[in-house]
Amino acid sequence: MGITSMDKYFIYFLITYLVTALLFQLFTKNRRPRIQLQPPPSPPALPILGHIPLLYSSTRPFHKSLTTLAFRDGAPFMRIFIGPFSQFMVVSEASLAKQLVEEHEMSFVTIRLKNHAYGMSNLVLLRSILDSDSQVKRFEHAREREVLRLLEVLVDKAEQGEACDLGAELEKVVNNVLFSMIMKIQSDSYESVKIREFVNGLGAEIGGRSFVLSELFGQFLCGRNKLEGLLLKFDEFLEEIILRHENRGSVTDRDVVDSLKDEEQAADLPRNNIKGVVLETLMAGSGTMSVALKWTLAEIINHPSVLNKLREEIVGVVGLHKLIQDSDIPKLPYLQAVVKEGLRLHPPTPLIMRKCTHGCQIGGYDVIPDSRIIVNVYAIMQDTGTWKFPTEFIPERFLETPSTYNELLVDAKGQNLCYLPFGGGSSACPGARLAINMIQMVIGTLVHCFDFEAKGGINMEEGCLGSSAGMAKPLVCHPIDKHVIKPSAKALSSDFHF
Ligand code: HEM
Repeated sequence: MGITSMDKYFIYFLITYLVTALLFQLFTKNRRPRIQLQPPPSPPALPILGHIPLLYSSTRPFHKSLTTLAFRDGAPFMRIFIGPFSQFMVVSEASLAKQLVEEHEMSFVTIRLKNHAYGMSNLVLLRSILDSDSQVKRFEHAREREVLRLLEVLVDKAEQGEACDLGAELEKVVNNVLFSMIMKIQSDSYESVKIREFVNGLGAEIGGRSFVLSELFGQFLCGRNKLEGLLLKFDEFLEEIILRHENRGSVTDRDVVDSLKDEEQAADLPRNNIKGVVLETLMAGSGTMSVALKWTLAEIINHPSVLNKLREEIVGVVGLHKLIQDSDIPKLPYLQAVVKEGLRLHPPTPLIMRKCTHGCQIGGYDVIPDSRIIVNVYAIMQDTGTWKFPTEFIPERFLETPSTYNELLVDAKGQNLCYLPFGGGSSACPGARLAINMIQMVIGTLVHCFDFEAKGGINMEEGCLGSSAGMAKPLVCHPIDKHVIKPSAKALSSDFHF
């Protein structure tokens, strides 16, 4: 078989890459810094390849390989090398994360998704909008409607005795709620299909590739043209949505775009700022919530004792003649504990990325400007120093009194950085309140209304591409209706006007 021009191109690329890497290593090795700095230690690595053999795997997610390396070498703060040009400092201990996220907060910035098309989006503004009571209220109505739709699908499947791809249904619920809350797009409309395609496409381009390979080959692998094409289409779509908002005058049921438009007028915000915020919210909220819902439900199905205990609590408080309401949540501590434990064991964002802007010291080691830092959220929530049996799903750990865990946990936004599924400090997730509410209500309602049968249990294999932490296999099971009285989704939709 002859060598094609594509093969030749790749061979030239590889030779150039290796020669440059060798020269780079020789050059940087012989340069001594004028001031002797002390960087964090680095586990033994190979020349040129660095830690790739320890971190790259086609069967193991990147955050797990990083965790194994940190725990194996007892290195809560370490430097890793991915090839000759790329290095990160990795924090895997709560006390160090606290120094980084709180004490030296001003020395670091978040590394954002590749959202350069709109420049830096105004996240202070987004925070004030998402974390407001009116948004939670709006979210509640859209959430109720979509959860009722999901129940109708499951009742139907239960009556037919059919299996249900619960994972796909949960993704639909999350997306429909987000699209409605952000820009009032109706479920199953043409626009909702379009935007779902866009969010999935962008998610695959940005987050669906091997972290190690993306670092190594950057733009060669990242399909820059495809990314730009997607962003361009999204831009046209958003322009239409914003124009429609401008033309419809004042309304009572306001969405995130309405709030952003007000700010645009009051503070003379550039139009790109609105688009940037919308893009960031869609990308940050969509995958994370559905991943959290799927893992938590899968754990519950695989732990029938947890399911029974949870249902007992819900039936005791809510009964069998109505569904859970927001006001019931404070009376359901076990439900809260189950959701916390799901997020601890399967954090949807297992790695948080920061870049150092001003040199500082973390854990006695020097961090110089431009260093890239990974806070390994997954490792911190698996630390045996804090968590007993950290790999087990044990919601009860959050109910122990007096409990170290409860002290740790007062605020899920990471006030105490042993538990930080939503990050910490002033950069913590602005959607945390909405997300916790959504997960509690969906999980509570499903467990209240159904049993779930999955032959051989749910497969808990983790997908290993990118830096997210999704399930590798679909979450498929047979729902069995427990005949709790459910209102119809249509009845709720009729008093909800777009
Ligand atoms: C279970 C669901 C979710 C999880 C686990 C999660 C987790 C996170 C984490 C770890 C961060 C980074 C925090 C940091 O850098 O310290 C983040 C940022 C962010 N999240 Fe979430 N999130 C979730 C849901 C949502 C939702 C529903 C929304 C919006 C409706 C949202 C919007 C955002 C935005 C806009 C940022 C960027 C904030 C910034 O860079 O300042 N998230 N999220």
